[in-house]
Amino acid sequence: MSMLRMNSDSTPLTFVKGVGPEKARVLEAEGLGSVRDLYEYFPRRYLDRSRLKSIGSLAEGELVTVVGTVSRAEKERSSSGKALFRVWLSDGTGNLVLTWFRGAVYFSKMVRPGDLLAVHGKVGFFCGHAQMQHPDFDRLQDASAESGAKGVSDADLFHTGGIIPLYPVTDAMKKAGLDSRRLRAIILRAMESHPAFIDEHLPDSIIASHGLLEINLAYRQIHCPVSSEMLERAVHRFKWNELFYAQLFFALRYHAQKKNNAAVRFERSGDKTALLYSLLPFSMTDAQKQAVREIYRDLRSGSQMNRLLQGDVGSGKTLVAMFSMALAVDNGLQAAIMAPTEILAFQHWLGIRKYCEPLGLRVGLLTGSQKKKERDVILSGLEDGSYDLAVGTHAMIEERVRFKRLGLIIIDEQHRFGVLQRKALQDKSVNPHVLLMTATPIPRTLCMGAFGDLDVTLIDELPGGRKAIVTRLCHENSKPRVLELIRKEVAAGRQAYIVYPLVDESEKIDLKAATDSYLQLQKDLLPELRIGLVHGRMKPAEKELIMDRFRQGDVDVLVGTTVIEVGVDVPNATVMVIEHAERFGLAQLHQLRGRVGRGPEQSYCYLLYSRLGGDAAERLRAMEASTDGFRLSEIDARIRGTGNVLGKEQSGMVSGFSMADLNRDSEILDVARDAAFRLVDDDPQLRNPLHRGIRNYYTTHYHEKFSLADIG
Ligand SMILES: Nc1ncnc2c1ncn2[C@@H]1O[C@H](COP(=O)(O)OP(=O)(O)OP(=O)(O)O)[C@@H](O)[C@H]1O
Repeated sequence: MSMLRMNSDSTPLTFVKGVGPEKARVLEAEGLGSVRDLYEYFPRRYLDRSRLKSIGSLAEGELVTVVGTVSRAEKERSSSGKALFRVWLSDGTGNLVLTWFRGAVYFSKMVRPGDLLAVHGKVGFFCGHAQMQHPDFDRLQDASAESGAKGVSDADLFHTGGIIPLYPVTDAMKKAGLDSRRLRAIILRAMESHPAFIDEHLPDSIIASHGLLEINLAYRQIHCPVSSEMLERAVHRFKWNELFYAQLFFALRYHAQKKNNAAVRFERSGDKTALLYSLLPFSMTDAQKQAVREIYRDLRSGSQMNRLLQGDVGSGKTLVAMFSMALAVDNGLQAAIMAPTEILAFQHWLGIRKYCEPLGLRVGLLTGSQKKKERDVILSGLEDGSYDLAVGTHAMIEERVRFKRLGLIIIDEQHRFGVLQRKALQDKSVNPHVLLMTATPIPRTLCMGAFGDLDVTLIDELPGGRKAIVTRLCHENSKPRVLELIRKEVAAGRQAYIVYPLVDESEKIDLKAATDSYLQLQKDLLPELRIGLVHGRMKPAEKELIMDRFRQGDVDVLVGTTVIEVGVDVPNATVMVIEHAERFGLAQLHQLRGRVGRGPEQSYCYLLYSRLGGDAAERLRAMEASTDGFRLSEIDARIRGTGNVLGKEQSGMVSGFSMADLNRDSEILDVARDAAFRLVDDDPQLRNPLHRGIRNYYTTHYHEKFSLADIG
């Protein structure tokens, strides 16, 4: 839990009254070797005794804390024969019955008659008796303890009222008699003997304008809150700290990037962009136009673009990417777009060729599986400049791929590439402009937390004329009805996908499920339809062939694994059936569903499940209730945690927080980000003496990630 590592000297624990050498040794072994460590050992939670009630005064439905002694504790059996554990708690004003239906055996070992418990929960009444089920509880005094805990008086425990911190206690601490109460006493003494111990690092101006608690007061209120309001302010101060410094890191990087990375100005808007615009068979959405405007502004600015283009599935990001590439060519430069899979790269290549070849542009495809001869032609074309655009997979970052004058790189599904892969592509030229694209919407706060140094463009509008996809959750027994709908849609000239989960392409059992289903559909279930199968273990050429047949309309139903998840764009497909939908993550489900609803026809998504429980039910219901990718990714972040939603590599900054939570603290994030960027606008190298505290703090904590020297 230790959160803020301070850089001044540490005072050993033996300077704290009540900590002898033995306890000091145990604490040190647990990472609490100094007074500073104690300051930073934050409570796990709090017991709000300011709302403490006596048992005699309890009312139905209220959420309260009650302190009492265990008079009876018994394991019983319910009428259905299940073990349950019942405890009678008395405080002189009445009895409260506590019941545990789950974990009866575990709890029966923890609670004994004579224990003094503080319990927190919702009050119910049964046959006139006050009850609580599965209460939170803390043992304030153990029945087996010798007469009270040494060094802490009862007065300290029960009569002060207020909010009581509960500290995390390890087994070793417990063995040495260092329970939560004891720690509390030690920490309080440490704070009393070493007040104003931590140097305030934020200037008065920030403290005052943001109404923050001074740092020592914040520590004091975290450990010994005088009221819930003060505790809230202390928590707010520490959240503010975390978010402010993380955003300061981004602000410094952002400024350094703008200052140091001069890039070619794309000054000319020439024929290619104009022609592309005139060739479009539809009109662009306002959001697409705005995105193109923002990107063009960067490309003309003279400093390197570093922009993240976010949009929901099917929002038309590729078109925006194409306009960026056309501007590069108008300015005599080449552009490259890298995608994570061959299917996606191939599809981009088809799409980009469709619009860009009529403009006279030559578009080369580079993938790992292509034939050497074909590849050599493209390699030399990119090197001598006869090819204008390159589309490919990570095969594009290989050493022998060279460009004559690469001015813009676009990375699709950027989170599927590592930092080094992105950099390798970037290194093929001097400061090329960079456009990152993501098809999985990232909630706003998470985006700021993880990509705070990027400019972000949002396409928050789908092309007009699209109907909302009808999503239904069905038990797998209803599959015949779903197949009937597929029949009807195919009869009307449309196509369908049936997707099987495949977490890992090497899982043969899953693969078998997809293959078996394909055979069964072909032979028995939909014998009159043309069924295709695609999965990750096929050779790229085989995959391409079948995808191509589906695209051409020569296959009615494509059975596949998640290789069709991202980017596949066949607007004529109107049915997506996801088998074992409970096994997919929310982002993946949304991506899969996004393969339909891409044309003007009504589309359907059927989520088939075999068993629904826990998070899976929540995920699938969320899918049924919403088609908004941003909303779904917020729900996903809440269910799985922000780090999981961003992926390992991108969650570095976000996972460092111990107090702030990007799902909940968006207001603080906005304000702290604004303060950090304003500070760096005024004082880009933090040289103002008033910012010395911030500079020191930053250097101690963030130096390794981005040194102030890099700002130069
Ligand atoms: N303004 C528009 N009006 C109508 N159709 C459009 C428009 N913009 C793009 N499209 C079409 O919408 C489909 C989706 O576009 P695109 O593939 O660029 O989406 P995307 O944002 O990359 O989606 P995904 O992330 O799901 O692959 C394509 O068939 C494209 O031709």
